[in-house]
Amino acid sequence: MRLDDVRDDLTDVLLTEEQIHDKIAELARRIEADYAGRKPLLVGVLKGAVMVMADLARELRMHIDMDWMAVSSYGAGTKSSGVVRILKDLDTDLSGRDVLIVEDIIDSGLTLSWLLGNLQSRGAASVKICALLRKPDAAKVEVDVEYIGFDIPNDFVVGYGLDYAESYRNLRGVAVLAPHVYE
Ligand SMILES: O=P(O)(O)OC[C@H]1O[C@H](OP(=O)(O)OP(=O)(O)O)[C@H](O)[C@@H]1O
Ligand code: HPA
Ligand SMILES: [Mg+2]
Repeated sequence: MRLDDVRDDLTDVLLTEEQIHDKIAELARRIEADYAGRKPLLVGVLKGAVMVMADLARELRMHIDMDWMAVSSYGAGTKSSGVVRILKDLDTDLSGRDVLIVEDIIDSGLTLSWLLGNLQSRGAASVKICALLRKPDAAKVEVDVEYIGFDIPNDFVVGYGLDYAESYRNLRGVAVLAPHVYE
């Protein structure tokens, strides 16, 4: 779906498809250099991270493994409940692995700070984070992120994996959702 297809539901367009593509290529070059000679395990956080994972994984010119976790703290609303639930766990044993968590967004930081602790406790050699978006003004906990795409304002955004009540994930860009949609 294109931004124009749902233009009335959106206020500001924050990122176009091209801007996202260029940033993912930039992050991929850094990841290739940093993990040279190793085979990192990319852990995608369902469902929001599917688009970032799909594009980043294909952009990387190196061998990787991929696995998925599903955690949820937002449900159908626009605010984090702060309670993180594992809906689907990894299939992979993390002992000795270099783990790179792939996320769409760091909002309050609650999901990732919890996930980082959870994965670190499983014996990985390293656990780092790659997130496309971050809202610095929404942080409730600070999370140490190695690879970040864009800092964005503290508004509820949709697109490129990010949903409102499960819609808009298939939007190619990222935009602020108009309040009339959820108020
Ligand atoms: O920094 P936080 O405030 O914790 O928010 C970020 C998390 O919230 C969203 O996931 P959500 O729980 O909505 O599940 P989803 O990926 O299936 O949409 C998003 O994909 C991140 O995982
Ligand atoms: O701004 C957001 N939009 C959609 N999902 C989210 N999950 C955390 N923050 C957001
Ligand atoms: Mg998510």
